[in-house]
Amino acid sequence: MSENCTHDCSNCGENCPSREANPADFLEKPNAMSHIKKVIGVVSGKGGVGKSMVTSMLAVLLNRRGAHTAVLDADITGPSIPKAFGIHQKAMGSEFGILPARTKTGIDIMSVNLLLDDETAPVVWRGPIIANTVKQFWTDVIWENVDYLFVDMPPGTGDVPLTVFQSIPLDGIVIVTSPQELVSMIVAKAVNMAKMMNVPIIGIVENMSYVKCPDCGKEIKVFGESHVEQTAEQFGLKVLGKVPIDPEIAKNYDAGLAELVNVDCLDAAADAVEQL
Ligand SMILES: Nc1ncnc2c1ncn2[C@@H]1O[C@H](COP(=O)(O)OP(=O)(O)OP(=O)(O)O)[C@@H](O)[C@H]1O
Repeated sequence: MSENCTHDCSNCGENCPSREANPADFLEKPNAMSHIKKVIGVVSGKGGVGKSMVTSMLAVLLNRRGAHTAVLDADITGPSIPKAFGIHQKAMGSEFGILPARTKTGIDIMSVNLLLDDETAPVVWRGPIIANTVKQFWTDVIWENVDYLFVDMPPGTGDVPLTVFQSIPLDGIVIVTSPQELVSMIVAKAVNMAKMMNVPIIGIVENMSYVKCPDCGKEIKVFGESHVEQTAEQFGLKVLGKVPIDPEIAKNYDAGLAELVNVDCLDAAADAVEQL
């Protein structure tokens, strides 16, 4: 226990016995009108590795397979999910709770950008306020008949992601890395956090693994050889997929057309989520 313990674990990253005893104590109840079958967190050790892209594509892939999917954008300071789906309208509310926005193919979305007057305004809030906003996306939003709710977690393994881990009952997490990351260390942090919270790890997705030469089809390892297999083995995890750097992904995703992106390379990751 920290010398400065305030007995409020929701704002503390220390791994002390009182936290380990009851990780479930901090779980929040969803809105009374929500029905969610599985909740999957998507985490990364640092920003910019494509966590939001992988989150969106898993929701798209399972939606294409006939499931009702949803995305809770818990990346409050870097909310990119609405833009990926071309959503610019504001969230609506009723006396029973907040209604998520729905994409063209029927994926439900909640993000801080659906609440801000100006979606380009920076979110310069302190950690506890950010964490409370994420909690409200769980407690106040009506997630109606959702088969898979994907939570685009805040990047890193600090205070805010920890609170999200504690408040939302995740059925499993997918870890997203890129080859240039210090994969082993980053994965170790995510694995330890998941263990602390008793959340199963579904596996690892490596994004930006290689570029395919458009002329000869050769795979060029821009960031050097991948070490994701060794890292996965070290922690007893599965590699769920390797996503290439693909200008088509960037073009469609950044233009709000995530639902048109072709990512067969994530099929095994979608299978693993279905088998949860
Ligand atoms: N495999 C890929 N090929 C091409 N572009 C990609 C790929 N993956 C991600 N990108 C692009 O990289 C940018 C960052 O992706 P994304 O927003 O998913 O990262 P992130 O890890 O969620 O970042 P942050 O943590 O800052 O929110 C986006 O513009 C996206 O289109």
